[in-house]
Amino acid sequence: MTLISATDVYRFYHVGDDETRALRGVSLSVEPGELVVLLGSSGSGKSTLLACLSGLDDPDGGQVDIAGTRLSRRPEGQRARLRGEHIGIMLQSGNLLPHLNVLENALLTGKLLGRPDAARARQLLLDVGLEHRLHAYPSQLSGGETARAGLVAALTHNPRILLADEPTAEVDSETEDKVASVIEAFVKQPGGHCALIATHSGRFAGRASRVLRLRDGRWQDA
Ligand SMILES: Nc1ncnc2c1ncn2[C@@H]1O[C@H](COP(=O)(O)OP(=O)(O)OP(=O)(O)O)[C@@H](O)[C@H]1O
Repeated sequence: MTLISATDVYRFYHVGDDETRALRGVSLSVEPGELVVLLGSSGSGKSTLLACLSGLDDPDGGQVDIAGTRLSRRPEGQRARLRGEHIGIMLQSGNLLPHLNVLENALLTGKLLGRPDAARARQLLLDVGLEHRLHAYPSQLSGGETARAGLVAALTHNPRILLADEPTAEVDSETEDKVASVIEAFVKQPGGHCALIATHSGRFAGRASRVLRLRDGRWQDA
């Protein structure tokens, strides 16, 4: 089953008299086992696309389907339920609750879904190089640590779909390779999983099954 399907997605922002056409007819589909990397210069629409695919935002036109169910044009509560069921999302900020430590943040979504998995949380934190930061609070983390803790928080409940916005923005190449390996292992496990990762990193793109490039809200080669 196609896990992510977007058909002709449009998203316009209006501020005063100004209109920004952030997405202008974007279609894509992502299949189980794929690690798809989304490249594009700053402002090309990557974060807007991830927001529309996760249901955090609703497109102005077009349709988004997740694991065979339409996500777009539904009330926010229904979108949140579908997101909880199928998607792990890591945004550029705001992934961690400030009063919970790294391990507690990693376990939170699983707890809310009634299936916390402390062993998996610890293993993922070890795999991304955060084993020494389990009990640190978000305010005590560096930028790169915050991003990796946010990524683990998106992955611990083992969703079918991972959407992540620059998970390796502030890390060295050795750590970036660890993060890419965790995401590769996630998509390859049985049961049908996929990942769509926005990044500026050519090194990360080298690990992808497929690379897509956005420019001014459209696919670059469209
Ligand atoms: N809430 C908003 N209100 C108005 N304009 C917005 C809003 N969010 C994004 N935009 C604009 O939409 C366009 C696409 O932004 P987006 O954040 O999706 O780009 P991006 O490719 O993720 O950039 P970056 O790599 O810097 O994160 C930009 O021109 C941006 O200024």
